[in-house]
Amino acid sequence: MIDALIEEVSKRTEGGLCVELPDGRAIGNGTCRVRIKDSKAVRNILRNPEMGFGEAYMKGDIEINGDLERFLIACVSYLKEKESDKSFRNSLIRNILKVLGFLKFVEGKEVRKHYDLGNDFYSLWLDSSMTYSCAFFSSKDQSLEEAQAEKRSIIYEKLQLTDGDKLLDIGCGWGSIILEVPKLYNIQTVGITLSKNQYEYIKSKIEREGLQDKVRVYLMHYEDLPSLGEKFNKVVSVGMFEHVGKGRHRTFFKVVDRIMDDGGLFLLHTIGKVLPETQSQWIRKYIFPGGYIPALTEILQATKGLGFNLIDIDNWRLHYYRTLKEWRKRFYQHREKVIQKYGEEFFRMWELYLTSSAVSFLTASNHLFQLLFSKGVVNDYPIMKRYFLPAYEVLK
Ligand SMILES: C[S@@+](CC[C@H](N)C(=O)[O-])C[C@H]1O[C@@H](n2cnc3c(N)ncnc32)[C@H](O)[C@@H]1O
Repeated sequence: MIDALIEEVSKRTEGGLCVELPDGRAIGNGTCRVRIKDSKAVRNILRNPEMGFGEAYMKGDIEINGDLERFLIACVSYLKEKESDKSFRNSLIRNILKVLGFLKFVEGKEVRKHYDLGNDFYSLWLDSSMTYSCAFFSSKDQSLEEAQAEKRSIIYEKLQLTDGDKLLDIGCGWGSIILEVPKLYNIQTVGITLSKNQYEYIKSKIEREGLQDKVRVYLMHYEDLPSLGEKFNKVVSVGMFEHVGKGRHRTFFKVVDRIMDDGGLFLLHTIGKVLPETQSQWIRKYIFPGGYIPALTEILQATKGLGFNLIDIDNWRLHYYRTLKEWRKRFYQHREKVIQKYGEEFFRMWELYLTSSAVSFLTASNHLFQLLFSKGVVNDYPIMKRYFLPAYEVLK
């Protein structure tokens, strides 16, 4: 049976595969060489190809002597055709937890597990603004720092930031937006995060930069936002919606609806699928427990009957491909440090996460949507984009 599976993936691999099995047998004579060292790995891959491969790769039971990205592109093409969606069962479990009132607690733990790995870890491979979301590249030689700054400036422009606005950032990360905006405009900003490390990092930056009167940060779940008793005319959420979870998107929009002023603008920046599709089980188990990549149709459906009016949509899919490649390049540069602190298995897990995510954007399994909504119908927004999407060459 493994022969048939290898043949399927090999057909889809540029240059073909040559797979060496634990019993010494070699299948295929392609240029991408794969060595499976453990027979248990073979059994697990046959049972569940995506999870079996991911776990074996992390443990070092599989070596790819060639290009991991090229191999994963072939795997995606194979899995797209074969895999069934298990997300329904998971969403059922989450909904039971929600009814029991445990969900916020579970979500907090899930989110902290990822973001509280250590600010030192993230600073090794994120840009200096510590932005952990898709950047916008407008030229080939742009640095990651510049591309992240350009992304932020596009967001400010879309939100039509003006002196006197009040801006909320839901899932503010290490605060790149809430800390920058008051330096550019006379605007008060508020950010929320579930990560203690991020919260403390922002707190100390607020003090160091003397921004106490302009910036506030809360360690808070988005569902608790109404308890602030405040309204905002500009709201942004970048790379957080992926944590909301299947069946919870409407709850999220209801909260945003409640805390927004009429006539305000809300920019939602999220990874998405065009239509509901298979989710990666390996990513959900090892990288983003509880995460769910929403489909565009699910996002829009979740706003039904609320006050949101869709103004604009962008898809920055290949910009995320390039962002992930930049992160991975930096991550590789710190290989020894990461292994020393977190171990070889952790390194391989993150290598696979960064590479498979890049491949997911390259192969259009995932997209990056920016949706701009007004609260109520607003007609005085610009109707021309200021940029043309750069060619694929820029984003490779
Ligand atoms: C991928 S990071 C993006 C951070 C930042 N927006 C950026 O672009 O760099 C996701 C952020 O969402 C936050 N988050 C996830 N679930 C949340 C929730 N239920 N309530 C509030 N924040 C949440 C995390 O703590 C983290 O700060």
